[in-house]
Amino acid sequence: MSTILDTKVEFLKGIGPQKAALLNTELRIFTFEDLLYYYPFRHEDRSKIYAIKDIHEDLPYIQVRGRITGISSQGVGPKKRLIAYVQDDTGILELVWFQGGAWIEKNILPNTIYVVFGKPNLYGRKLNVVHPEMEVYSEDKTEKGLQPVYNVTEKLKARGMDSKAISKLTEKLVKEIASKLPEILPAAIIDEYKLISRAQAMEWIHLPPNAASVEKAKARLKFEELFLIQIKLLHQKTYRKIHYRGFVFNHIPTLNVFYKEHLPFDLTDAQKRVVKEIYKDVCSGKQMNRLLQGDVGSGKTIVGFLCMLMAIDNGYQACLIAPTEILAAQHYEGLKELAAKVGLTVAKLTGSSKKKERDVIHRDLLDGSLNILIGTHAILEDIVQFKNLGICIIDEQHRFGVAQRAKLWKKNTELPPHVLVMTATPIPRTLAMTLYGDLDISVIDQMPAGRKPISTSHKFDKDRLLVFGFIRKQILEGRQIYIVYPLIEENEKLDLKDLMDGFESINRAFPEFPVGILHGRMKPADKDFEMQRFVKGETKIMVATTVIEVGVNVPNASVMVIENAERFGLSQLHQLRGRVGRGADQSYCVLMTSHKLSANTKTRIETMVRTTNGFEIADVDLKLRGPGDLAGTQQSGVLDLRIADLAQDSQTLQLSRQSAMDLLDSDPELLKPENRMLRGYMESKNKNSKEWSRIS
Ligand SMILES: Nc1ncnc2c1ncn2[C@@H]1O[C@H](COP(=O)(O)OP(=O)(O)OP(=O)(O)O)[C@@H](O)[C@H]1O
Repeated sequence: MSTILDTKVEFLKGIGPQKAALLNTELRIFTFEDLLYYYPFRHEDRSKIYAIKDIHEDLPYIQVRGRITGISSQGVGPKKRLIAYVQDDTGILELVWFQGGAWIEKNILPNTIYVVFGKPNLYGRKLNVVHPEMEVYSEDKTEKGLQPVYNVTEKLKARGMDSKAISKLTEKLVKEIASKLPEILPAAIIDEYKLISRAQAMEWIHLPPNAASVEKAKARLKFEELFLIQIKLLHQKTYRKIHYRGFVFNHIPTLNVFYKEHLPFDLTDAQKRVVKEIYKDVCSGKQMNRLLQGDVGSGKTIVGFLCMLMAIDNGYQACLIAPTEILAAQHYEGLKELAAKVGLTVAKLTGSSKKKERDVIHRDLLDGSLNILIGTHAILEDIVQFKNLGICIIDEQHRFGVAQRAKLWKKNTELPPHVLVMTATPIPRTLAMTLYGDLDISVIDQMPAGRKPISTSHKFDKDRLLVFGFIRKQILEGRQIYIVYPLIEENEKLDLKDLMDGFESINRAFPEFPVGILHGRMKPADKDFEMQRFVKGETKIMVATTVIEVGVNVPNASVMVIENAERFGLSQLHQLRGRVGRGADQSYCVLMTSHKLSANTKTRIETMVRTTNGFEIADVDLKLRGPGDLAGTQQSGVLDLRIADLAQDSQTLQLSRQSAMDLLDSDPELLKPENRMLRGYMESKNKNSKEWSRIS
């Protein structure tokens, strides 16, 4: 059933097809609903007039009333700019236009009183306002109150569709339809959380009478946004649980033998707990979709192996998909050894596997003689068919999209395999809830016994000799060293040169030790070769880029030097640091930076020095960068939030999740009369998904 909200935006008075096309392409606004949900990103208080003497650069925006005392054009060519001066009783303020100056010059009236609005900047030692909004002052005009400010693109601005124009459109729309907006949240929830109605919130976010109303509107709309996401994810999860059966692996003789006789160490309590959680899942008759989160080095691999045994013990095969060839190779080496102890077969399949090897793998997979396949995304190719894939373990969810997951499900005709996603990226709780609300989550929150926390220090480039001395001492004590350089795609060439220069200078500084090098541009076979030399201890120092970021496991490596540490994000620094401290020796991480550090960089470096707790680090990262930048979240789509902010609104997220859970507990299909509107809304938003379409 379509409603007034589905009306195409061009039918709003004042828009028409051309503007509508622009709104479509620039802001993805197609319907009345899209426009209504296109919220202002802030509100400006336009009732306040500042005295020019009180203005300083830290104010986000100012409004002054004064006379234009002079206009002049300065500079030539691209540096040409127009300067005007506005004066009130307390001082003079400079106004600047870089482009469009000619138009202003013609239209601005000297000696006239204007109301000027904009952001103050400090230029040299003088304050100015660049490209201010100008309006001739008139006494009969009432002062404006709070003004919504909308994000618009340069293209829209160039066509006259600036924030003000959008504001006029939303005002019209709100006046026309807000009162007709049906409520979608159940009344009990509105009461419990003291929310205002949807109609009221829409009116106040776009046309706020005062600051308090903006806050109320935001509270309601944030809650609604997060609540609807949670309802969707949780409903999906229950739907899957009810409708997707899974293999039952309740027979575990090999696992028991391995556990009693071959386990190389005692599992930590956290590992044991997680194995039990997974075992419960695979005995339940439902398909498992579980996320296994564990900080770097917490021992996820062995847990993954035990899960593979559960499948194999029941006559099924297992596979593990790693994000890179190096990691696939490493998992292969490690797991091959473990599997051999209980007589199981393991093969490795990556993009660089030879045709002959592939043919053998394809054959052995199909006839069931191969128990475990380890590899990269090459495993997903259609040609790779299993006899009966029971479980798939995915290392590092972040490089693994929804489409790939779907491919995996198609590997079986009978039932989908159980899926265990392992990630070392510490995802803050709030984010995990939003991103993975449809997965069950297990956490290994304990490090193996005997690990010493990595000691981290910050050094400036001038301390390099000192750092070199320390490296030498560590190597002489039998340890190995990583030296990591940033390699960021945009200026890959320059970075590569940095890395090569670094490699040379390390070779010069340490002529007595063999040094290896590893970077993403090398051929997989060369990478593998270099990595193996380091694993075997033949090279003492590994100069590398972030290709070693995830998963590389060389317990004898005890020092990690990170060059240009200011260029890495916090989570990335944490991942890198996790490459050391994997054995019983004391390990060290040295963050090298130049002298000048921004406030943000300082916080990152200080956080790294202060703590090794991945979750604490992830929280700081979330606050510093916002969720959009956290590894992998870009592709997820879940984070296309319009108004809520996961870094700031974690409490609202928790409340909304709890109330979504309670609601679905009491009415899983939202069929009670009081939840009908919500059900209707979910159906209309998920027209193509089976889960909401069974009941009309
Ligand atoms: N319970 C344990 N006791 C002692 N050592 C352990 C234990 N569990 C794992 N280890 C060892 O700790 C090291 C790290 O384990 P693993 O490689 O599984 O970590 P991880 O969680 O996969 O970390 P990353 O995400 O960084 O790869 C390995 O050398 C592994 O053998």
